[in-house]
Amino acid sequence: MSTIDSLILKTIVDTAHDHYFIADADGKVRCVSPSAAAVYGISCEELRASTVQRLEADGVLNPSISMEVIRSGQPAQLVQRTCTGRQVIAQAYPIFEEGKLVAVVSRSMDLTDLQLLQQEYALLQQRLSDHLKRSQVVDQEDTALENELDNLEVKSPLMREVALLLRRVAPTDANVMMLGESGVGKTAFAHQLHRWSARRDGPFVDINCSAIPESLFEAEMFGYRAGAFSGAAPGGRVGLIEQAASGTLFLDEIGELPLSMQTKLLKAIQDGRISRLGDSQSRRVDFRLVVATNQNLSKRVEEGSFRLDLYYRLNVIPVTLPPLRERREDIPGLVEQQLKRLNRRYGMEKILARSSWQSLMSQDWPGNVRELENWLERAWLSSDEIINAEGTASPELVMGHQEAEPAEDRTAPGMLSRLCENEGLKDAMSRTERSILAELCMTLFSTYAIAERLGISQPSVVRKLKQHGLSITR
Ligand SMILES: Nc1ncnc2c1ncn2[C@@H]1O[C@H](COP(=O)(O)OP(=O)(O)OP(=O)(O)O)[C@@H](O)[C@H]1O
Repeated sequence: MSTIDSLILKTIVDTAHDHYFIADADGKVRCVSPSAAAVYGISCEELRASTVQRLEADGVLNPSISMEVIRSGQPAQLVQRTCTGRQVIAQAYPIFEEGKLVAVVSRSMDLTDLQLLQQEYALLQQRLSDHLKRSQVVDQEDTALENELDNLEVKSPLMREVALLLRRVAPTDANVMMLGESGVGKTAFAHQLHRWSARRDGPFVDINCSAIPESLFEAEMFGYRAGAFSGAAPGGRVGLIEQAASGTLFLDEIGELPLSMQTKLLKAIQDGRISRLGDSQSRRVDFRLVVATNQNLSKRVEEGSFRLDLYYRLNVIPVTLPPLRERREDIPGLVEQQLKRLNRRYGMEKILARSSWQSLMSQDWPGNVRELENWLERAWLSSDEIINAEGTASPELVMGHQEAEPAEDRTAPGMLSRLCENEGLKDAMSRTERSILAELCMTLFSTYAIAERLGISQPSVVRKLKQHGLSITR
């Protein structure tokens, strides 16, 4: 290696936020970051004079990830507990020369502070919830909550807890991760968190990570300088992250964030700075990050498609919104609210048939609040003054009434003849789905409008359009 290469390498290792640890293929420590001493509890000189085998035997590296890579020849990732009581995530990569292992580069990040913060937070959450259960503060806070949430329904104890927690954490700038099935209200409550925070006068920038193609992601999120690439807007562009300055950046469907963007986002969170594409200067951006997902992100981490270190950064305050079927007490308020909205929008006073309530209350609503709202809109549009759940059922409601009707009665004549020759049910359904989507692509302006019309989530629409090779044409 030339002198200049060594100097570059030394500068990277000495100044990196993570701790670097480079060992030869036989385990001899070649180079360590100065910050590693505090984490591993022995001086850099002692580390450099040792081998990973010895350090593991002495309990300094517990276990040694470099040893793991030397043994397997494969990259590895693990959580280490160091003898100073700290916990670090370590990742290590083998370096080969002409097929022979020559060195192992490992990088570790100290998780201890983050974990302490999380533990402290979990404790505070627990204490708060115990306190609320016991004391009269419950009544006072609840009443205040009612006045503050004029368009969000939180009758059920489960949702009241969620709302109280969000109100508590709103003034802090901690990252919040909203979890829950599609349509439970993650976006609506992320917005409420923003309204409760000191950033309420700043922007709330809502980005659906699954809706931006990977090739455009960097330019959209980070912006670009004029002339950064062919086709770039002449004046350059301010990215979505910068647009969230002084406000809240809400990243929906965070599990869909491409790996390359995960690395960039992590850096932006750590440094509080971003660089526009084609710009050598970085700029400070002050935003509060709230993310949402309906996926099991820890599973994605295990599978290697989501960065563990980013997961820890984002998951500082996890808030889980329960599905509607676990908080049926919210259904009447949600129905009344939506009914009022529809009556106002269409200028007519329709009411719900009394007999419909039982049916509405007993459905499982797999699409949650969004599905309930869409069902009511369809029912409103297809009914006279009195809306009847029986007459205008959603697919789920039809299921609910199946036992009462013989199946043959509901089978439209000639349906079989609509199947193409040798076509199975799956293909027929896919063909029907495609025709419906193709028609909507010609009549509606956005994937959000299609999602709204079909009562499914917008990311599902994006996925389905991609799958059928369709795009919006209006
Ligand atoms: N508690 C609530 N009170 C009133 N409206 C609600 C409530 N929860 C959700 N909604 C409404 O339900 C619809 C779906 O909510 P939202 O988009 O926030 O769900 P989501 O969990 O973000 O869905 P997805 O995962 O598909 O992005 C929105 O119209 C929202 O305003």
